[in-house]
Amino acid sequence: MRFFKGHGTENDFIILPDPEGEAGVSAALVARICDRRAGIGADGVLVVTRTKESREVGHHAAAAEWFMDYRNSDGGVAEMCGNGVRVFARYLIDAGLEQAGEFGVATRGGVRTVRVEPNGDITVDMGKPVVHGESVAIVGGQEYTGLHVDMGNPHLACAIGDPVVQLDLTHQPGFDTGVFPAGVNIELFNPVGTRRAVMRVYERGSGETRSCGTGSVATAVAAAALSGETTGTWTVEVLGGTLTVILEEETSYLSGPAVIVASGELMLAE
Ligand SMILES: N[C@@H](CCC[C@H](N)C(=O)O)C(=O)O
Repeated sequence: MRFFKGHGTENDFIILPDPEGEAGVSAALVARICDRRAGIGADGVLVVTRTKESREVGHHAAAAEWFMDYRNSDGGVAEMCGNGVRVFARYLIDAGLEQAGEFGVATRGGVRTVRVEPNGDITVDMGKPVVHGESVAIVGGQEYTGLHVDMGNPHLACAIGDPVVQLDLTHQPGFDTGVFPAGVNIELFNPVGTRRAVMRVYERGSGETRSCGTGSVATAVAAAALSGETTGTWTVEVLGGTLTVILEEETSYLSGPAVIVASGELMLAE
């Protein structure tokens, strides 16, 4: 099976073209591919399937030709991936499957519209973040209160006060399983300057990653709330680079670089 590798601010993905949805990529295979020592190594896998061939999202076929079938590195599925959908768009354009410009991509969280900016960055309309209230994360024995933000997938974005560089994110942070029965992506951030935040993230199903697009929007929402704002343009600094988040009344946008860096033949089998 052919594969491609790409990343968006160092949130890295293996792309597996399976246009007719015949390959049946299992959770076990995804976990082996993402293994950074015994596999290729990645935060997740993006299976590229025609939307009309998907039982899960086939009803979106009129709005989006292609389905981003996103998997975390542990093999589990997720509803949405903000960096993933930007890298997915880059792949579709490079492969000649979509024209640079604006087009829809189907995800489990709905159809997301992507567009290529004049500087080559890719922007995705992330939809309206849904804020559910506060909850608590525990990192290194320390409790941090944050905002529960639904971006299609669940987030808990906590302003922490301590420098983010000091955090030990080698283990799963604690969280309230009553509030997040399906797990949660946990962002730890500090506002720095005007509409700017520095953030680290522990992703559900992937552990600490160097960037998270949905998490960056959740962070912007939580950081804005601290200053009583709901709209505005935010810069989110992650370990792997910088993302721009625009919060509007009815939707949000995520922008940043997305590149394909390699391709090859997968030797791992089911
Ligand atoms: N890195 C992604 C989010 C991927 C999914 C997440 N781990 C989940 O399980 O919800 C992003 O850029 O948004």
